[in-house]
Amino acid sequence: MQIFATEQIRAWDEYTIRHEPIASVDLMERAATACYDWLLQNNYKGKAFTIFCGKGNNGGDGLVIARLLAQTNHAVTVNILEFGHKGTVDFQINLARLHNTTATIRFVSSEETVHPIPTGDVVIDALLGSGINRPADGLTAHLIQHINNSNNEVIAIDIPSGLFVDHSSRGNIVIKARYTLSFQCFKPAFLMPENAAGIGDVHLLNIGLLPGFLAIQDSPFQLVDQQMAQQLLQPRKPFSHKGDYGHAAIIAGSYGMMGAAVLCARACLRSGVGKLTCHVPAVGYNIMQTSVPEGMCKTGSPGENDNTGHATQEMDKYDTIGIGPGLGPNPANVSLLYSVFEQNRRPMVIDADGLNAIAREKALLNKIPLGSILTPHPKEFERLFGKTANDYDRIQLALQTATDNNLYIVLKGRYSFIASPDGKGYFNSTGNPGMASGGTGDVLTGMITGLLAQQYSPLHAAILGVFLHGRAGDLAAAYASQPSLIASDLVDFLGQAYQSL
Ligand SMILES: NC(=O)C1=CN([C@@H]2O[C@H](COP(=O)(O)OP(=O)(O)OC[C@H]3O[C@@H](n4cnc5c(N)ncnc54)[C@H](O)[C@@H]3O)[C@@H](O)[C@H]2O)[C@H](O)CC1
Ligand SMILES: [K+]
Repeated sequence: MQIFATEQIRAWDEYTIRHEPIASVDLMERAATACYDWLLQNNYKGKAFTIFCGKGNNGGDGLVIARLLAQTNHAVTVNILEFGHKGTVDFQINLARLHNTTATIRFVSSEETVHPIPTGDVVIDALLGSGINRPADGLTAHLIQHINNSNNEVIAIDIPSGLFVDHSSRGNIVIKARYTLSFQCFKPAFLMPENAAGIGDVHLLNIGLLPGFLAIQDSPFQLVDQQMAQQLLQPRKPFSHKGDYGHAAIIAGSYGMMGAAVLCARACLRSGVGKLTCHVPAVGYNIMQTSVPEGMCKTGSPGENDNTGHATQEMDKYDTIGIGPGLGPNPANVSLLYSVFEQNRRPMVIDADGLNAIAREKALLNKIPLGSILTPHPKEFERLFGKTANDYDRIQLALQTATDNNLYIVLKGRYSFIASPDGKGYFNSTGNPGMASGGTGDVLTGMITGLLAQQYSPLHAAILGVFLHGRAGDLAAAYASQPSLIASDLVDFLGQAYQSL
């Protein structure tokens, strides 16, 4: 599913108005009715509402919602932010219609005319939507502050007022919504952690924008959804054998962090790889052979760095390598990476302390095999590529870095972001906060390594890997709750995640 910027959404509106065809005021009616229906379906029937409207079409949505609520015997008070102009045509049409209902209508033209919000009223925020063209200030900012300071529950229409869709709103005053009811598709703003307090839980409402538009409008950002993941999944051939599914290696583990290697190895096997060899330090040999009997095991020669070394002979025989989980801050990791990069030029997966070694020895960056997949969390990303002022800039930096170095960057988070060297970006749609638990990153590294070894392209391995990883997390959370979710659950539910495709 495409993720559109404001102008593209506006173009989608226009396309629908022209080709359905439908009058813009009727499209507004359809959008606002979808919001009204959501309210009734989510236990807001019978509540009292205080609705704040600007004079653009976001405000128009608010007026339609007010009318539909008033016509079904709800107590409704509408506060219209008065700027002296009449407002958009569709706003005016709906203001006239609202006058024929029981709704109380007030115009707010100064801070003195702002009324307290009755306790228990549900607040509908329809002040500003996607048409915002400057940070909220003056009376608009005062009203937003007034709403945020109340203890009332706030439901934002389309976009929390004051929030920009396509770039950072850091430092601006923004509505803090419990729910955001938005139309048709995700907006970039909904995928940025910095906006979490403003957007609350986002519910996308289908308002019947014509799908034909999708065929003519490209977007730099896509949402990784069920449909995309299903299309990528390669079915297994009946007469196949383990050789058909690749031979992966993982280079992982250190004293006290062998669990990361075990999780990575189990996830790699569960992802469907044909064969796996685990390169671990001698201190972890028994642990690996006991915990992961399906994996072969190689250790560094005894005595080498006190048994903490990893074997690095014959690295070129593997279809792909995943390196990093549990390596620890060992200075020997730098020479380990140089050795591996020299021997195997196929795309590989680099995570955790593998990334931290590159952050320490930047010369390694241009030794990485082209097409490799880096899987940093935000802190690791910052160590590697520097601080950014906000989430939007971090996304752009990831895209630029991916392009400059011909790498794939999986920026892990609530909506993990995949930056591709061709400049396109993919936000994952699966997963939940229960996955914020030690070891889940090691599992992801194993999964992507396993998919890469099965000849998925680096992009498809990254996309399918993050989707299945999050899907396994959602299945695990449904079974054992988010707080109790642990990394091993992701491995255990990976099979069901595959079955869900
Ligand atoms: N397909 C859809 O998503 C549909 C969305 N709808 C709604 O339409 C709005 C967008 O309406 P628009 O008139 O373009 O702009 P807004 O109502 O968001 O903006 C109001 C108006 O306010 C002025 N303005 C901009 N920034 C500020 C500011 N910081 N302070 C004060 N005033 C400001 C500017 O002049 C704007 O024109 C969308 O969000 C949906 O709610 C349609 O209803 C149906 C289809
Ligand atoms: K709004």
